[in-house]
Amino acid sequence: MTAFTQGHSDPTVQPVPASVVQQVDAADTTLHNPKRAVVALGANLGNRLETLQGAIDALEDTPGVRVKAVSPVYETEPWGVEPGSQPAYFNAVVLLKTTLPPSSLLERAHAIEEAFYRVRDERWGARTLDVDIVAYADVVDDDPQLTLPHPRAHERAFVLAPWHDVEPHAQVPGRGTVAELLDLVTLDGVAARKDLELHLPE
Ligand SMILES: Nc1ncnc2c1ncn2[C@@H]1O[C@H](COP(=O)(O)OP(=O)(O)OP(=O)(O)O)[C@@H](O)[C@H]1O
Ligand SMILES: Nc1nc2c(c(=O)[nH]1)N=C(CO)CN2
Repeated sequence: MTAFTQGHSDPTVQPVPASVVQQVDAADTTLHNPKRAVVALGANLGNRLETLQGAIDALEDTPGVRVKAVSPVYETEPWGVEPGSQPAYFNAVVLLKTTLPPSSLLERAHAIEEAFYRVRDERWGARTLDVDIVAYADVVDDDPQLTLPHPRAHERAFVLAPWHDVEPHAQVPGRGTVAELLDLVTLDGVAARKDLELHLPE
């Protein structure tokens, strides 16, 4: 046996804090057990369709992320702002499988927004691209940095309608089924663009 493997007598070996062991274990579990995540995409500046497809391809290019389904495209009146004050949005929802933890998925979402020249000035301002994490597995968390499920998804027809198309029996954790929630919101100003299509990355 060498001096190194004598273990306990080696003064350079420090005990690993329990919190670090927990984090490593959690990361290891996620790595072997991909989670499902639901991501909403929106764009109301620039070439909206190209940008949404670019975002889908960028999600797929992310290590630890696989795009499993892409919804139809909806053209939607801007929600939460003065009518007529912004161009109409294109919205879509994608279903992912991911080994990334929620915080890393959000970082990646922000990086993709930036790659498409998203400018953050006013709340609910017009944007080239918005990438929101609508749900991550069954996680319910009120952290303002990353609230899960997304705090306004359950009242947004522009999220619920495309989500329902790709996952008709989905649940919004803590809120009910997407189908029930969709019945409670108006579909005025939310139109499927059947002439347009987003596709799964090749
Ligand atoms: N589920 C979530 N998905 C994305 N961002 C979230 C989420 N929960 C909290 N946030 C936080 O919200 C902040 C603002 O996000 P963003 O600029 O995309 O808001 P918005 O799209 O203008 O409005 P909304 O949040 O109503 O969709 C982000 O920096 C992020 O930290
Ligand atoms: N129709 C529509 N309205 C919005 C959207 C959006 O994606 N579509 N996103 C917003 C901020 O996330 C605010 N308002």
